[in-house]
Amino acid sequence: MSATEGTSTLVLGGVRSGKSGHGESLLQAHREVRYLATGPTTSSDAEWVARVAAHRQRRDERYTTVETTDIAGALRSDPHTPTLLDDLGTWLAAKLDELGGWDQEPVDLSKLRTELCAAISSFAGDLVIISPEAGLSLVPPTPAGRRFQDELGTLNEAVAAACERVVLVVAGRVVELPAAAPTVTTSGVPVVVTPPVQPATVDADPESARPDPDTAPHAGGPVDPTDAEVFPTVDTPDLGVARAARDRHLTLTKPAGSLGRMEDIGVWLASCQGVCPPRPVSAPTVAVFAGDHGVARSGVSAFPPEVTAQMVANIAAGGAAVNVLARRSGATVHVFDMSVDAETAPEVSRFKVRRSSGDLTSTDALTLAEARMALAAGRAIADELVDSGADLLIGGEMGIGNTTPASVLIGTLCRREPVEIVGRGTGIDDAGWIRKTAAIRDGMRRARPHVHDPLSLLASVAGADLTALAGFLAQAAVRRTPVIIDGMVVTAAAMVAAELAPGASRWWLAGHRSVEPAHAIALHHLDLEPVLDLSMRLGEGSGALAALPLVLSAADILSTMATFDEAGVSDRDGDPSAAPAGEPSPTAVAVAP
Ligand SMILES: Cc1cc2ncn([C@H]3O[C@H](COP(=O)(O)O)[C@@H](O)[C@H]3O)c2cc1C
Ligand SMILES: O=C(O)c1cccnc1
Repeated sequence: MSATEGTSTLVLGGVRSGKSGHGESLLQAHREVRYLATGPTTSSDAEWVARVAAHRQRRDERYTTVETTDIAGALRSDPHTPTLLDDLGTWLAAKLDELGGWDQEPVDLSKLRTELCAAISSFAGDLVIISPEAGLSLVPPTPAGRRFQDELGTLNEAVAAACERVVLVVAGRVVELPAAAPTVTTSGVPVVVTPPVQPATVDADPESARPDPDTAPHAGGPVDPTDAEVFPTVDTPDLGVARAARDRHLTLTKPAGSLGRMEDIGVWLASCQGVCPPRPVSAPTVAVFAGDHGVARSGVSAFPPEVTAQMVANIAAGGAAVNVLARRSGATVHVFDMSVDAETAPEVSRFKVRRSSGDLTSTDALTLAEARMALAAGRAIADELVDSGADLLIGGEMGIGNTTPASVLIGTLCRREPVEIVGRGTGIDDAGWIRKTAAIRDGMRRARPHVHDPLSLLASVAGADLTALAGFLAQAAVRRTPVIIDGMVVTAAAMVAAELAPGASRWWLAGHRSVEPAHAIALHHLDLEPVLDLSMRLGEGSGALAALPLVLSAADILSTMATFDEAGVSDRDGDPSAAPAGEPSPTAVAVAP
């Protein structure tokens, strides 16, 4: 695992699988790429020379070719320039040539492997290593062939352990290979296993109940960070209950559809709970995800980055807008420092991934390992809150500069231009607007290659706070728990959550539409209709909390309002026992009518 901000990827594949093309696509966003050519370029084999020429032709002028078999030395001498190493098979063949390793006497390549893996681990930039997956073919009929296949298998396993990502390319299709659990590989190279997120209490509020970490039940058990991006199938809210709730609305003492969207919200809540009439919401709970962003140092916000830590303390002390609005509806607020660029109180930093995410304009916001940790943390937080009784969740955020990564995510996933999505955030002036638009453009250029890979997308541009939010929102749906979505920052994370866990958006209600232009675009993309439009632009969860009283009321209407029958009120046709005819409101919330 790389200790710095670049990503190391091992791309495995058979002959003509598309592995080199895929490897090149991973480095597409870089202006300059070093190509470590490990195979002979001059040969008496004309077909081989033609192959090498074809590979070179495909690589454009961004590539500088370095021909070497000392790849560990090359990686050490320049550990920053994005590098493509193509491929390990030819390197291994060259080494076996050099050491006489084709002969009967086996040679020990373990030192070479260890040296190579150490160079990979300390490489700071993006690194893509191509290697043949020879183990899927027949056992070769010659001793030399068998030796090569065995050595290559051992080498691939060792290099895979040193890389953050491993993919297998088959027929041009890319399969992400999850990290292995063992601590030592057969090659003797230790695998770094990310420590699992410790189950612990989530509460910033000392008054509320703390679950026992040993006994708290988790659906499917604690989330393993090594495959945090893998979600089980998300169920659909109960459509039978949705139908029953619509029918019940028709029996209540009001003209059909007269409570408008509030009727739909009640239907949605009942279908999420799986019961009609719905239970009153008894423990609405807000989780505010906080983090700093390297890009905030480039003047994209009206406020300085130190405000993030100060506001985290303010939220923990109960003094922010989110706390005031939550108290009005009886909601509990928890704040989590995922990546604040300061030391924060231990009770808020339990899930912290790092101090500040990287500057998305020039580097990955997170390594893939960090992105997995943040996703796992968001999922663990959702699990813990649900297990301790939360029956409605709200995701909020706090982080100076975070409308910039959120805009990058929305622009990339909705394929919009930066000028269409850029907003004023905390209130930047025109010069700030120009800087922010340029930052979004640069971020989108870096994000574009990852548009079909949610985990890489989060790592490249989102940061730990938005990544944890994505995990939280997706896991809430896995846990069949309704969520009110907040403003454009939370909705940006929700878009990625919907990619990770298809169907999750049926468990979400959009609380409001923020004035940020990207928000309407993201809500449209998710097919969510906001409940309120109050020209708000705060974040923290405030827009969702503004809508919460309506959700609580919608549940009460369905559960406590008298029917025509009970109240002895005549229906439209003057019959006190028959339900009035009428169409429910056409503005469905999240459950298909
Ligand atoms: C005092 C204060 C409280 C906030 N609460 C939420 N935000 C909101 O504004 C920030 C995003 O806007 P930008 O990208 O322009 O920095 C985030 O912290 C967001 O939560 C706040 C911002 C400030 C200054
Ligand atoms: O809509 C939002 O989420 C938002 C808008 C401005 C600042 N922070 C958040």
